[in-house]
Amino acid sequence: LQVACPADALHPFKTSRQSGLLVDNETPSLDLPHIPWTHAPYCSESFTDTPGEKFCVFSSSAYNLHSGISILTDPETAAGLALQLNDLSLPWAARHHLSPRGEFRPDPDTDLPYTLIDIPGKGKGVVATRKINQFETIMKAYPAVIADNVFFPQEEGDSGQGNTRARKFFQKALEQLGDLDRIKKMARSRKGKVHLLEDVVRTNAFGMTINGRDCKGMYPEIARLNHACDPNAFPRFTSKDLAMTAVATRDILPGEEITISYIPLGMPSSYRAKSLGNWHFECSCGLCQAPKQALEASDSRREQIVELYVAMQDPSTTHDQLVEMTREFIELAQVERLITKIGEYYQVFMRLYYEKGDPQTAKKYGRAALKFAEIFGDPDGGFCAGLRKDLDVLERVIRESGES
Ligand SMILES: C[S@@+](CC[C@H](N)C(=O)[O-])C[C@H]1O[C@@H](n2cnc3c(N)ncnc32)[C@H](O)[C@@H]1O
Repeated sequence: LQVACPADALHPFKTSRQSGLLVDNETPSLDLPHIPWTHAPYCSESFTDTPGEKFCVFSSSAYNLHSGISILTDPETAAGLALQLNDLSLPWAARHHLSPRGEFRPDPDTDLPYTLIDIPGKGKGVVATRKINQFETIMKAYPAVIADNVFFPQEEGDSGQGNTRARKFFQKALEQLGDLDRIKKMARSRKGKVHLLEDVVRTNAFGMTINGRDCKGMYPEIARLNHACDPNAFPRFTSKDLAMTAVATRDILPGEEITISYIPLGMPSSYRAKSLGNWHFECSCGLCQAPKQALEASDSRREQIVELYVAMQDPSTTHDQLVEMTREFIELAQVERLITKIGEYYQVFMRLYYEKGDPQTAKKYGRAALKFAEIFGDPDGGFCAGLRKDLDVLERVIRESGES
C-alpha cells in the first residue's frame, strides 16, 4: 500500500488517514502499521450478537508523556479519536503537574493549588493548598481509558459478577497501558468480583458521548475528586483535545476539599440517595449530613424550581407572569448554588422570551447563557454552537424590527 503524501512534520500521521487506512486488526502492514497505536488492535466480531459488529482494544502506551491510553471501541470511533491523540498542539504547559510517568505527584516547585491526602471515610481526596478563585481552572487531565458502554452491559444494580465476555478486552487494555501502576492505585468498589480495570473504570469514569456512542472516560487525576451534592468544582470536557478540567464554581479556601458532583445537579435528596446508591458508597458530603430542617428547606426550593420550570412553559403564561417567575427562579437557583446549570436555564429563558415576542430580553439571556456555557461546557460542543446560532437569529430579528 502506498502512502499518498510525505509525512508532515507537525502532523506526521495525517497521511495514514488520507491514504484510507482502517485502524483495526486488518490494517495493512507498513513499518508502523498501527500508528498512533503502539500495539496491534485486539478485535473481535463476536463480542456482541450483532453480525459484523467489531469491537477492539486500541492502545498507545506513549500517549500523555507515557502514561498511556487504552480505548475499547469500534474501528470507526477509534479512527476519529486517533486524530485527536496525534494533535501535537496539545498544551504541554497544562501538564506541568504530571510527573514523567504521569503519576499524581504534585511538584512542590510549581504553584499547584491542591494536594492529594487521605480523607476519613472517603479514601483519598484533593484539598486546596491556596485560595482558588471562582471560575479558575484547578487541574487538567487526559484520559487513560475510554470504553464504549457495550463493555458494561449490566449497569448498576447488577449482580456484581462483571462482564465475563469482556474480561479479555479489559486484560489487554490494562497490559498495554504505559503506566500500569497508577491504575492499580486507583479507588475500587467491587474488589475481587470483577476484572480490575472494569472495577476501576466503573468506580472512576465519567459518562461521555463520542461519535454518537455512549462511553466511559477515565481521567486518573480528576477521578481523585470526591463527590459532594453541593460541590465547589465542575468537570468540564473539551472535545477538541479530549481533556477534562476541573473548574472552580466558587471561591475555595486553603484546606477546603475540592469536590464535584457524580450525579446531575439540582435534584432533591431522595433522588440523590437513589442515584448515589449506584456508586456503592454512603455519601458523607455536607448537604447529605445537613440537619433535617435545612435538608427539607433545600428540597422544597428544588421542587419549586421544577414547578416554576413547568409553569413557565405553559402557553397561557403572560409576559408579566414570566418576568416574575424568572426572578423567583433565579433567586431559588442562587440560594441552591446551581451556578453550573445557569447556562441551561438561561437558554430556556431565551427561548421563552422570544416566544413571548420579546427578542431584546431573549438576547440578554442568550448572551448570559453563552457566557456560562463557555465557562462550564465545551466551547466547541453542540450546546455552545446552538446558542451562537440562536443569538445570530435574534440579532437579525431585532435589526429587522428596527429596534436596537
Ligand atoms: C472517583 S473515586 C474518588 C476518589 C477516591 N476517594 C480515591 O481514593 O481515589 C470514588 C470513590 O471515592 C469514595 N467517595 C467519593 N465521594 C465520597 C463521599 N462523598 N462520601 C464517601 N465516600 C466518597 C467512594 O469510595 C467512591 O467509590
